[in-house]
Amino acid sequence: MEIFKDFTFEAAHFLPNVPEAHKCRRLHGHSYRVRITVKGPVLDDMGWVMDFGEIKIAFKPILDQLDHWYLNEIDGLENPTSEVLARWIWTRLKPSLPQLVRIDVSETCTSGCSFAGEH
Ligand SMILES: Nc1nc2c(c(=O)[nH]1)N=C([C@H](O)[C@H](O)COP(=O)(O)OP(=O)(O)OP(=O)(O)O)CN2
Ligand SMILES: [Zn+2]
Repeated sequence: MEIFKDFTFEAAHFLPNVPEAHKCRRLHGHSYRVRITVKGPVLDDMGWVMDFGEIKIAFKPILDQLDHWYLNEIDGLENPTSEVLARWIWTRLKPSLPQLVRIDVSETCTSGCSFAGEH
């Protein structure tokens, strides 16, 4: 079974590789939403796959690197598209959360991406 936990953070960014006239070339901010999904058997004794709190603990140090920061200044996020950000989070979270199967990143209410670890 899959379970998920949602997080939000605020951050500024711009996209350096789009044409000069593109609106995302200008510095702007988003209230990002990140959904972390893990998969595993429902443990008989606990009745859950994993404590949601474990996901929170695993993601906290990564979230702290993103919340209220200027994403373009972070190593690996020089071109901080949703896609690049989802892969960046995956790389850092997977070692401490092996049951991770998907990361969804939303920049706006209508735009986002879903990354399941493929390259
Ligand atoms: N594939 C991607 N396309 C775009 C990304 C991205 O990360 N991956 N990012 C942006 C910008 O960051 C932009 O801030 C968000 O894009 P957009 O959905 O166009 O934002 P709007 O709020 O203006 O959307 P509307 O629904 O059209 O109002 C651009 N593209
Ligand atoms: Zn943006």
